[in-house]
Amino acid sequence: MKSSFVVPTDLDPVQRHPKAAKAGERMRMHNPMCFGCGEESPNGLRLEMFAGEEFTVDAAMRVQTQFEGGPGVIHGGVLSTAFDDVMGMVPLLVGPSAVTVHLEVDYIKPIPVETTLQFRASLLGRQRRKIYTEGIAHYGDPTQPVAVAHGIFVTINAREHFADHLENSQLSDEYKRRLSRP
Ligand SMILES: CCCCCCCC/C=C\CCCCCCCC(=O)SCCNC(=O)CCNC(=O)[C@H](O)C(C)(C)COP(=O)(O)OP(=O)(O)OC[C@H]1O[C@@H](n2cnc3c(N)ncnc32)[C@H](O)[C@@H]1OP(=O)(O)O
Repeated sequence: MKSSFVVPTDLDPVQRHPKAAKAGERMRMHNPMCFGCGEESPNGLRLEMFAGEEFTVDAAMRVQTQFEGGPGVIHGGVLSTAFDDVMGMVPLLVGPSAVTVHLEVDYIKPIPVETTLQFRASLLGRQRRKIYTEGIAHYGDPTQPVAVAHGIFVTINAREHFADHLENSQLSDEYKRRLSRP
């Protein structure tokens, strides 16, 4: 399927989920082995996510030297991974887990390694299972972004969606234990 990013005009109303993290609170990891935000991922990006006001998520990422793409600057694919993960937390403010179906990134300025990049992801709207998000990367002033991303996430039943793949997880035993609970 080839799609482009167009936020529909006939959006559904959204409310913050009663169990969602409050503004300023750290958001729970969806998976400790996640390459983007997992604390147990051995070579991951180690993004730290915080819920913001309304439907926003803030995150910070140290641009490690191993993230280099062009000489001295971040690899574009690493940056898109970070956007994917930060924007992927926005659905959790609204309700169920969701996975990426569409992601696009505009790269505005080169981003040197050994800097700390800030991210802010925002909800643009929801229509049925589709959640439209925007992400910006900046050095502290969100009005001066160095990259901007747009993503569509589709809500899933996480148990069903991942059922056939849990065996491959580095935490497969833990997930099998969880699945065996009623
Ligand atoms: C004890 C076990 C529990 C485990 C607990 C774990 C908790 C973890 C929780 C959460 C994890 C979050 C992880 C975040 C990490 C960062 C995010 C990623 O990197 S995710 C990885 C990359 N993404 C994928 O692998 C998706 C692959 N795609 C799919 O699997 C399917 O496409 C799926 C399930 C998303 C949708 O398939 P359908 O058959 O259910 O539904 P259909 O009807 O095709 O789509 C639903 C709606 O979405 C639109 N849609 C689908 N694809 C689209 C696209 N590319 N662009 C625009 N719209 C699209 C469709 O047009 C439809 O819209 P209309 O409701 O009819 O209006």
